[in-house]
Amino acid sequence: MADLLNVDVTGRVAVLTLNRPDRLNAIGTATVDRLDAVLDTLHADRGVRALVVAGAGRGFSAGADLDEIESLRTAYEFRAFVGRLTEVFGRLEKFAKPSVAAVHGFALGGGLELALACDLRVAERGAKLGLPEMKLGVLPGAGGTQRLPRLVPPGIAKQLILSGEPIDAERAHAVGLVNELAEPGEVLTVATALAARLAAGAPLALAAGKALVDRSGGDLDAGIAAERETVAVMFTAEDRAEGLRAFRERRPAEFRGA
Ligand SMILES: CCCCCCCCCCCCC/C=C/C(=O)SCCNC(=O)CCNC(=O)[C@H](O)C(C)(C)COP(=O)(O)OP(=O)(O)OC[C@H]1O[C@@H](n2cnc3c(N)ncnc32)[C@H](O)[C@@H]1OP(=O)(O)O
Repeated sequence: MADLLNVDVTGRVAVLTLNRPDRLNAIGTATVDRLDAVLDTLHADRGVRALVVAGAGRGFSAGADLDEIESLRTAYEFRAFVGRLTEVFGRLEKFAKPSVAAVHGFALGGGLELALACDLRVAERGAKLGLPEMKLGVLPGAGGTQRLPRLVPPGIAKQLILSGEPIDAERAHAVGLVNELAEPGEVLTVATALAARLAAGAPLALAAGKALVDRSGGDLDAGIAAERETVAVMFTAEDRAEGLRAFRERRPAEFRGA
């Protein structure tokens, strides 16, 4: 069976490509199991500093695998299915290395929820992003109702979830769902270049920065305290000294994650 998720490492960036183009990269248990295993490998690979998640064929992903869902017989089985998607998407979101989703064609349902679990999103002009679960009589079940309103105004999130209708990449960019737009055929180039810029950062600072921003919806004083204590400890990091040295020597810093 062709690999459900191809991995290609170029420099400090690992490009993960959903590889079920015949099923429009529908995401089922086997795909998220593969993603989980790939994250184990990439976690251990100190040379990889950032990830890109992309899709082969006509689009990024048409969502959760409706064939697998139709094979489920009980609510408990369905809960396990949704729970596994949510578990692995959550692992990607909390992964120490930043991730960029490269969306072309469409990112729908669980496909958009996968892109929402990435730190940043690049989308090709004309791509469709949406949560059509309402049209199937259900709701997004892999984090969409919680992650989308953290990125876009709640009214926009409600419109996507309650109407089930997609928006195009240009609108998604205007409301903050997409970080950068790419011309048709260019999304992988733009997403990989963005990931490479992130990969130049200090690994400890990248991981801590992700975690601090992800908790920013909580209590302000507690968040500022967490930021202060994190930055204080980072003072002892070798990368902090390297950053200043590189500035003085007018050269790019070479951060080692120490
Ligand atoms: C049994 C259903 C119960 C409903 C429960 C579902 C919700 C579960 C909620 C919790 C699950 C976790 C959260 C995520 C949920 C989801 O993602 S649900 C799925 C959401 N996605 C969609 O609704 C999009 C479905 N696809 C489309 O709308 C269209 O395919 C398209 C993307 C607009 C492209 O259209 P077109 O160009 O006309 O191509 P098609 O002919 O439709 O598709 C080509 C083949 O690909 C198959 N396919 C498409 N999407 C999926 C999919 N999500 N899963 C499996 N297979 C898919 C499609 O059947 C075609 O196959 P063939 O007919 O064999 O050629």
